Amino acid sequence: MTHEFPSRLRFDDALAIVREVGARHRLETETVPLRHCHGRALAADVVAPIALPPFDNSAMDGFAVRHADLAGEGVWLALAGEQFAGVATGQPVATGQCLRITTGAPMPRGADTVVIKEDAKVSGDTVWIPGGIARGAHVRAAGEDVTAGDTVLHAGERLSPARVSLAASLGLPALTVSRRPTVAVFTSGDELVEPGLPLQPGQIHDSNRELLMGLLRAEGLEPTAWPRLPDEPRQVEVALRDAACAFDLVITCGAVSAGEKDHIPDVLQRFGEVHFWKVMMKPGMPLLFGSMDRCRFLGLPGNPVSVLATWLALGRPLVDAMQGLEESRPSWRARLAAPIEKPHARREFQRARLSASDDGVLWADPNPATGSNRLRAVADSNALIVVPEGPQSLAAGSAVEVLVYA
Ligand SMILES: Nc1nc2c(c(=O)[nH]1)N[C@H]1C(S)=C(S)[C@@H](COP(=O)(O)OP(=O)(O)OC[C@H]3O[C@@H](n4cnc5c(N)ncnc54)[C@H](O)[C@@H]3O)O[C@H]1N2
Ligand code: MOO
Repeated sequence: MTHEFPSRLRFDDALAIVREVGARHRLETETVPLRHCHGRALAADVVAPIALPPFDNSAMDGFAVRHADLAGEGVWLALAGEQFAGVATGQPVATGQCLRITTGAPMPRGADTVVIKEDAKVSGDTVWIPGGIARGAHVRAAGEDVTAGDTVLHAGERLSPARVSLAASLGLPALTVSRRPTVAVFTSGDELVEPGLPLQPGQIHDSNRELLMGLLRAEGLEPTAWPRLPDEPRQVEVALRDAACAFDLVITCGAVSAGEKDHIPDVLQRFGEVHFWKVMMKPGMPLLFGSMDRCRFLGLPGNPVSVLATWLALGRPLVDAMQGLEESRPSWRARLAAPIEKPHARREFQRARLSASDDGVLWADPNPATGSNRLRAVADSNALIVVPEGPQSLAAGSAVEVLVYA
């Protein structure tokens, strides 16, 4: 194979290419009802059409009073009626009066303070209000949270439940978001057998499919698993070309390294375009990235830990860029619970268990398993420690970047 694409590139260079290609293939936007917005990329700023709260209202159940009526020791006020949440009656509070009020009810004209029920004493048509009540107590002011005209959400942000709920409170029934990428998932290899079927000598169960499907679903995507690819070049070619004209993203795992049966880079080069092949990372070195027909193409290495590391470190930035997500994901740093020695030049991703100590320090305890086939160590861990390029000798207690995955 001729190599007119970058190979063995630095991780940061690979990340830059992934982001650039993803952004160049931004998915179109659509305006969809709120319930379909969760987890998606907002594509247009949201300007508040109304204030929040929309009107002054009571924060507690009790009595709406005029603060000027209150006296040092306490005072009896005439109970003139009630203002419950839901309908503004328009009944004002005149001097010497109070109104019964509930949480969320509009403040009656004339009243500026709410006295909670537990502090007051009702006797017939009068209410005893103790002294020492602050002016404005338990009143939620119109616009204290949001002023009409505020830009409350920004294009490029991820729509968390709280953000969708904020849009709902502003009365917006729908938001403009990026379409989510459609994803086809392939596993490949003659040695792979469906879980549930017995293993013949030389076979293993396909575990990457579940790993990938779960990782993709955790991003809110709805991947489609295709039948497993055999190590047969014609069948690989037909299946990948079929998927490439129907999906936004095709993800394969396995068959991207140097073996005689590693056909995928060849198919991508013949029928598409390779953006890069092989990244200076461990695990995940043979990672292949390209475009074919209408899809972006990620060829993940077959080892399960390589699948995890390449997806977290480069796959997620790709789907973020395709959706125009500009808000960076939360980044975490932790202290090493044990030293790490790394002699090689590649950026390394090491499995670790994160836990917070009582004094508020986040610790990353590296798992001693190193083989990129060792899935149990992935299941026992919840994060990948990012060990920077070049030989590293990191003492226990050193601060490191971690990618949290569980
Ligand atoms: N001579 C070289 N050999 C290898 C190199 C290299 O550069 N030169 N790279 C090594 C590295 S690093 C990795 S990672 C693997 C990646 O190889 P492939 O992506 O081509 O993957 P396969 O050979 O198909 O599989 C690797 C490994 O993973 C197992 N596998 C594959 N798919 C699944 C699945 N769906 N579920 C569970 N396990 C799976 C497969 O049986 C192999 O054991 O290559 C090294 N070799
Ligand atoms: O890079 Mo391979 O992915 O080390 O296992």
